[in-house]
This record gives sequence, structure tokens and C-alpha cells, in this order.
Amino acid sequence: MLNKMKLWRNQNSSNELRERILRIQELQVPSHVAIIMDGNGRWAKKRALPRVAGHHEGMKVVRKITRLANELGIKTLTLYAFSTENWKRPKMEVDFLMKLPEEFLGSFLPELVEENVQVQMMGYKEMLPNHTRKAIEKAMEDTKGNTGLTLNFALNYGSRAEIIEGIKLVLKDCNSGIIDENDINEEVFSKYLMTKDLTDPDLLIRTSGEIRLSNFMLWQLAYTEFWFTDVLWPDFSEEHFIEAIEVFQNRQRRFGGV
Ligand SMILES: CCc1cc(N2CCCCCC2)n2ncc(-c3ccc(F)cc3)c2n1
Repeated sequence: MLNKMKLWRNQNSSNELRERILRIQELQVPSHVAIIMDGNGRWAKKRALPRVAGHHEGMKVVRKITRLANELGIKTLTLYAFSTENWKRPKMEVDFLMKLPEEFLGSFLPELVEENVQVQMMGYKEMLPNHTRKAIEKAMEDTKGNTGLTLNFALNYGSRAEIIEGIKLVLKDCNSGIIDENDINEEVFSKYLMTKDLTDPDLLIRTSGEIRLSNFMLWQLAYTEFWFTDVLWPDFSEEHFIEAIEVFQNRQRRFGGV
């Protein structure tokens, strides 16, 4: 009896989720969603597990949310997976993290190819271990012709470094006469950043209750809607993602997209 009730409850909640997805798709879906996937270490600590168990559980959520973002018709999903500051973590943890791209792509790349998802990466690739970089480069190559969701991983990424590098490139082009300093404006400068081929995020989600940007897309988030949740990333579900988009759409309706 209890199993039947549980099954009915699960069926009922999944029907309700499907109805919410249909309603979201009738309205304007955010084109670019960025996520700071925080709380993996705390999730593990609450369960007396090693931190890396939280990272591994968090990787499963990446798969779940990627599938849903692609189904919803979101154009770009940017995931903050490793910051330039994360190198300060214990070597064992960094070594574990650097193996996650291979594990993720090893099992998920065929589905990403099949589902027309394009894998991209923003960050300083040259500092990544060879095995990590090669796995990502293969995924980017295998999916470069895809035109569906752009799955953009921010790895060894830091926004202030990105802006400084952009300024250096602008100065170089000014000094070599490629551009004139009077032509420099926000649109021109944006083309000197790692996100030059992407639109700015419409919605930023940050999990685990932290209310800060942590040196993430500081230039690009100028006009982005923020949605913060106390939920730890490994506990982040499709329902949480749907809720964030519903809140985004309600804000757009109330205040307009100006
Ligand atoms: C290199 C650090 C890292 C950490 C990490 N975590 C740990 C921290 C955040 C929670 C998610 C799980 N994930 N999850 C997927 C990737 C991944 C990256 C590139 C790619 F092409 C395919 C997958 C990943 N990369």
C-alpha cells in the first residue's frame, strides 16, 4: 500500500513538473543561464564523507541539468566548474577534480553528440593537466558542428584575469593600428573576452546560500537576473532549476525585459 502511494506521489509530482515545463516553454526561456555550482564540500561533510564525494555527486547533477536545459530550449548553459583560486585546494582534491571531465565525457559525450549539444570551455586551458585538456578538446571537436545547447564549462577561469587579458589585447591592437582608441566601446571590448561568441547571461543561479560572485563573469553579469538558493549543488534538482526559471519569467513579466 505504502509503495503504491509512493509511486502515485512520484507520478503525480512528475506530472506536475511536466506541466510546469510546458508553461515555461510557452513564455520566453532565458537564452543564457550561468550557474555557480557551490556546496559540494558541505554536502559531503554533512554525510561524514570526503569532499571528493560531494564533487562526484555534483557531477551527476551537471548531467541532469544539462538534459533539462537542452529540453527547455536554453541556448547556452555556463557552469563554473573550477576557478583560478581552486588550485590552492589540497593536491589530492585538485587531482580528483581534474579527472572529472574525463569521467563525465567518457559516459556522457555520446549522448551530448546525439542531442546536438556543443561543448565549449572558457578559462586558461594551458594550465590544465594534459589528460584533462585532451578529454575536453576531444569533446569540443566531436560537438563543434552541433547547433543545440552550448554547454560552456568555466575551468581555470577568473574574471579579473580575463578582463586584464582583454585590456592587453585591446592595447596591442591599438598600438598596431588594428583599432583606434576612439572606437573602443562596450561592444568592441566584449569581443576581447573569452565570451566573445556568447550572449551575456540572462539568469545567474548560485547554490549553497553564498551571496557573492566569486570572480565569475564580472563584466558579463552587468544586466543579469540573480537567483540564489540555500540548496547545496548535489541536492539541486530539476524542480529547483524550473523554479529559478519561473522566478526569472515572473520578473520579466512584472518589470519588462528592458
Ligand atoms: C575540472 C573541474 C570540474 C569539476 C566538476 N565538478 C566539481 C565541482 C562542481 C560540481 C560539478 C562537478 N565537474 N563536473 C563536470 C565537469 C566537466 C568539466 C569540463 C567538461 F568538458 C566536462 C565536464 C567538471 N569539472
